[in-house]
Amino acid sequence: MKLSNLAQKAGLSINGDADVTGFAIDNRKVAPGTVFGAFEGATVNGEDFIPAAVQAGAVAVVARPEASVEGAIHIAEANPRRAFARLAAGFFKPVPATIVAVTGTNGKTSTVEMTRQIWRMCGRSAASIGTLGVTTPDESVSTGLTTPDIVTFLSNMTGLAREGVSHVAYEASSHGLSQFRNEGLPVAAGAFTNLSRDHLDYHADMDEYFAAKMRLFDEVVSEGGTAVIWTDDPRSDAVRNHAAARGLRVFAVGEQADAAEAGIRLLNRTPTELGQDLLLGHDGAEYKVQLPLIGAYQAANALVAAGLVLATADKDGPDAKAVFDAMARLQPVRGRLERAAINRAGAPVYVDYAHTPDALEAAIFALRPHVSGRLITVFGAGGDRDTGKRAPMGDIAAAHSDVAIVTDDNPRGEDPASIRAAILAGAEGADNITEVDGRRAAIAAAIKQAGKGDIVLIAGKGHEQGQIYGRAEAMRVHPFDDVTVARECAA
Ligand SMILES: CC(=O)N[C@H]1[C@@H](OP(=O)(O)OP(=O)(O)OC[C@H]2O[C@@H](n3ccc(=O)[nH]c3=O)[C@H](O)[C@@H]2O)O[C@H](CO)[C@@H](O)[C@@H]1O[C@H](C)C(=O)N[C@@H](C)C(=O)N[C@H](CCC(=O)O)C(=O)O
Ligand SMILES: Nc1ncnc2c1ncn2[C@@H]1O[C@H](COP(=O)(O)OP(=O)(O)OP(=O)(O)O)[C@@H](O)[C@H]1O
Ligand SMILES: N[C@H](CCC[C@H](N)C(=O)O)C(=O)O
Ligand SMILES: [Mg+2]
Repeated sequence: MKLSNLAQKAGLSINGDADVTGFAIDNRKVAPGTVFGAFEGATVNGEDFIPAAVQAGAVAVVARPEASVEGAIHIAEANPRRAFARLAAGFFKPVPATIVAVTGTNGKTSTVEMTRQIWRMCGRSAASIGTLGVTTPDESVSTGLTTPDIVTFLSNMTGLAREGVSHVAYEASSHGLSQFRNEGLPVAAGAFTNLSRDHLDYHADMDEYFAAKMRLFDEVVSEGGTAVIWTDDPRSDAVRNHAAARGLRVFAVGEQADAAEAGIRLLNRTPTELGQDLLLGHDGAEYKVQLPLIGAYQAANALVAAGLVLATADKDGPDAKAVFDAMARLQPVRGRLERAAINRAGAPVYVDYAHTPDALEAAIFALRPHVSGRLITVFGAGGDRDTGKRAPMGDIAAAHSDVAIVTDDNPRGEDPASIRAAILAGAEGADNITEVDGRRAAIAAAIKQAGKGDIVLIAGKGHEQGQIYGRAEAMRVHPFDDVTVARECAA
């Protein structure tokens, strides 16, 4: 493919031309004919690798104007990540016909997975991309990050299209959005789930974090696309403003969805033993859905997923009835309120991925209606991540559980004992919170003390398969799966 054609499609001006064979953001992946993206990173400056990339055969380098490029075409852009994404998007073709993206602090993975399931049940060939990896009709492949780098992202999309996948829902994390890791594609709809504290090690404050997420509506969703907005969050109105400024159609979902506008209104929600009964209003009609999943948060995610499917439906459907029927057949999402075991006393043990204060509260509240005895919560907080969320997590766990056990969750480069201490500091004065060194010991202690009517919640790691210790070269991943450990301890 000619570089000049790609540049023209991306609205970039270049001097000279070349045949392009691929794209890379890591010089070690450059082959002859590659366009190299040289970005200033959090740990190193990609511009330092430009000579090595040219040596390896890069024909062009997208980099800031002040970077020095010799022996290849310099595509000089003040925001090289954005320019690189646009250029690369012209190269990776075809892409699936219907692409939607989900952002928000919590619920992205669940929502993209439920969107995929609903599409599939409605007869579409669908895939999802996010924290659980790439999930297609046939398999699930882990990518390591929620939003892979832009080259992996675009080539995954092309790979999916070639396999015949027509519908893709992907997770747009704030890191991914701020680093332009998932763009350049026609995105028919974007969804917002909620905003609460997380990642303030990376974003300066909540407003900057929110602004990073809003780029989804400001720039990534295609012109004329739809914003599917969960209405029951304090930031929902601000999201509407972003959508309105872009002229996007709004599809509102939630208790506060306005019956007069497009959307799904949650009229009533009643927890049942194994799920919840939902009464929904949509397009002048009412629908009853028996959702086979527990917890207000899972209802919210399922509704946003249904919203994405309805908002992108065409003349061939799927129609509302098909979508709501599919909701009633949703399968649980791996590691999200997953019932892992039942101990000898008959107490169920749930594994959940809550790793923010808001998520922990949502997981606890989801289980509360099902507890007749005590709710025993085991949790921790990740090392080398936002430290400010630790104390609020301790506070919430102690305030809303009967017994809270603080333990370890990916200590990474930090001392596990000091992470636990920071969590405990948030629950000062509470006498129902203790710490247990080592996650297996903590899970064992919780399961051992659970009696009939009690429920154990193991929060923070969900689907994760390892416990991470150390950072950089010293990083080690010890195999660890909450579900397996829970089963072993319950046996
Ligand atoms: C803070 C952060 O998000 N970092 C990500 C980011 O790194 P960076 O751009 O800062 O890269 P860097 O390591 O400083 O290197 C700068 C540039 O030099 C290049 N390089 C580097 C070394 C070399 O030898 N040659 C070379 O060319 C790199 O490819 C890069 O382009 O881009 C890299 C490539 O895409 C990511 O691997 C890396 O994720 C790190 C490992 C990470 O842990 N990220 C987490 C925090 C993250 O992004 N998580 C979110 C999930 C959040 C959520 O769901 O709540 C996610 O979306 O996955
Ligand atoms: N709509 C929601 N409201 C509040 N909490 C939620 C919601 N959805 C999920 N959660 C909580 O967040 C946890 C993670 O959910 P999920 O993996 O779907 O979110 P995510 O946004 O993809 O997270 P990550 O940022 O790690 O990628 C769940 O296990 C649950 O505890
Ligand atoms: N996407 C999140 C996952 C956190 C999961 C939790 N187990 C932890 O390690 O903190 C992050 O990278 O911050
Ligand atoms: Mg996720």
